[in-house]
Amino acid sequence: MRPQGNQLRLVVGSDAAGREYRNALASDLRANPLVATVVDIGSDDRARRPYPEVAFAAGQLIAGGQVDRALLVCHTGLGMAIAANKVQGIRAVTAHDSLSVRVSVLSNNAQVLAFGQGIIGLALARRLAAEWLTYRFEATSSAAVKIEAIHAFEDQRFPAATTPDQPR
Ligand SMILES: O=C[C@H](O)[C@H](O)COP(=O)(O)O
Repeated sequence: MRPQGNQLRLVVGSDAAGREYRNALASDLRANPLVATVVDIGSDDRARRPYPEVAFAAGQLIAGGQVDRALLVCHTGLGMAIAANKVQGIRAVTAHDSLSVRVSVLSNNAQVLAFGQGIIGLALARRLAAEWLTYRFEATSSAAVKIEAIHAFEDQRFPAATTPDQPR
C-alpha cells in the first residue's frame, strides 16, 4: 500500500525470546491509521534466527528505502539495537519509557526502536509503540547537525567541528 500523508512503512522482527510481543505489536500496528504497511520478518520458533540476523535484515530494509522504521523485540532489546546500529546509516535505540521513545525520534532521528520482552510488560510496550508512531523528526531542528555529525563519522569524513580536543 502506498503511504498516505504521514503514514509510516514499518518492519517488525524478533528472536524467539521476543516473539510473543512481536506478534501482539504487529497486530496493533496494522490497525493503526498512522501505519501504511507492516512487514513481519519473523522469526518463528522453528526458525530460531539469532537476533543479529533479524536486526541486520530490518536495518537493511530501512537503509534500502523499502520501509521507514523498525520495531524489534528480543529478551532485553539490547542485542537488537547493537546489531541494527552496525548497518550503515541506521540509528537504533532500546527504550522502555515515554521520554526516551520521544527523544529517540525527535532528537536522535532513530529509525529503529527495540523492546525487551523480558524487561517491560506487554501493556507498556503497546502504549510506547503507539506513542512512537506519533513522532516525526524535523529536518530543520537543531538536532539535525548532530545527526549529520554521526553520519560524517560513520562515513569517515571526520569534520573538524566534531574532532575531540587533542591532549596538551
Ligand atoms: O540482547 C539480546 C537479547 O536479549 C536476546 O533475546 C537474548 O540473547 P541470546 O540469544 O544471546 O540469549
